[in-house]
Amino acid sequence: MYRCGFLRSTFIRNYRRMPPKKAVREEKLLLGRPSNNLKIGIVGLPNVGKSTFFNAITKSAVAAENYPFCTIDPEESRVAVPDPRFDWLCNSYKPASKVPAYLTVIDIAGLVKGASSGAGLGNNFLSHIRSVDAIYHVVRAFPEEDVVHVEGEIDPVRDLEIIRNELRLKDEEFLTKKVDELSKVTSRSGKGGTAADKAKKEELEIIQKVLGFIQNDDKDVRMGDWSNKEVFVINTLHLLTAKPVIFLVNLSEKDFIRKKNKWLMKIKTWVDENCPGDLLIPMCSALEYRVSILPTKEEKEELLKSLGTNSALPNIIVSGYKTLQLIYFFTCGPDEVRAWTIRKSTKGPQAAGVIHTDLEKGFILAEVMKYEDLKELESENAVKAGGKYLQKGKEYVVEDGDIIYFRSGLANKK
Ligand SMILES: Nc1ncnc2c1ncn2[C@@H]1O[C@H](COP(=O)(O)OP(=O)(O)OP(=O)(O)O)[C@@H](O)[C@H]1O
Ligand SMILES: [Mg+2]
Repeated sequence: MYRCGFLRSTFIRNYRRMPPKKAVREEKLLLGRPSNNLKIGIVGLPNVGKSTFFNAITKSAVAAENYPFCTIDPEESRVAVPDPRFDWLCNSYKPASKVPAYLTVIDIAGLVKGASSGAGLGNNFLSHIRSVDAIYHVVRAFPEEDVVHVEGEIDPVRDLEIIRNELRLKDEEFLTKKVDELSKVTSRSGKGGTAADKAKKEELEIIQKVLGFIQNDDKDVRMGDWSNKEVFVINTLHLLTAKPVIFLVNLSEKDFIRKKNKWLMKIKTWVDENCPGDLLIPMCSALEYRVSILPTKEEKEELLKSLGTNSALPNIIVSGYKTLQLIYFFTCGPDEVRAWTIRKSTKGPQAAGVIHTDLEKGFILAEVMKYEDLKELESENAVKAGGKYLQKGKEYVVEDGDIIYFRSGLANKK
């Protein structure tokens, strides 16, 4: 009895002293392609100002005329992501070369009602959307009568519904086919079966669940709270409604400047009800284009100032970049200040691999400065003296804006 009691109390004492069991926290998998070369596509009905917006944002000159289906083949261009931190670093290091982060934007043909069953440019168009990683959904809320509307009168909420339905119908069609295919395969293997058969059954169950989410819950796939296993399967499907969306409301110049528009509240309500959490940004394609073709920064600023407004583009670009779950770290030196794009949750070695594969293979550690520390202390030496020059190992998850020097057994690059 005594011994038992002793053992029990010793056990309890030791047990209490034992460090708490580490909660095994599974990292949440992100929806979408695990790549740092991601693209955002401009989607909407024909003639709503997509190419005008594309030209303004990327300083391109693709055809943007007043007739539906002016755009047929997708156009791709890159746009620098504005960032005061990058500007400050360039000012501070005065490097020979400056390379900011870039967002890749693709102008896609207009989509009409029935596209999922072949109307307009139909399936061709939808395959262009399938190849992008996020969507700028441009919706027309400018009244100009001489700009043709494919549906007759202006009704942004109806237009939002048309696009959403077409994307959903395409996903439904794709998922239904997948369910049929997998059902045949799994029914052949019967009960039990090999590990591969079990995996197929699990995949089938997940795909059925996703299909039910669209059909029964009436929701886009990106709105779901999916487990890692489910995300893994969803990511193999490239579903249109799984892609993150930013809604861009294309206003008339007058409405954009006075920040008023009779449809804006209704559009916001629709977005909040149907896609809660998705961003909505009012803009004016025509004005942005007018500003973008002015030759100097001063002239652009002058025009915006005279109209009493600001460009919506910086916010649209930064938001587009963020919605792709992209971040960047910097490498800084007298030769080059450069932003390197990585996906959120990337660890040190893989981030080093974006610069050079040797840096990843021979990764020893990452020397990290936080931008705020460098800005406050003004020099690398002061950051080091202040004990804020951090050494991070293989498990370090790189944070947006980190300034990094990678040490590698195979190569060294700043
Ligand atoms: N905010 C705006 N206010 C007034 N007119 C606009 C606005 N935005 C675009 N437009 C005009 O709308 C017309 C169609 O624009 P654009 O070609 O950019 O549309 P689109 O969506 O690319 O069309 P498509 O799908 O046919 O390629 C152009 O004449 C353009 O000048
Ligand atoms: Mg166009």
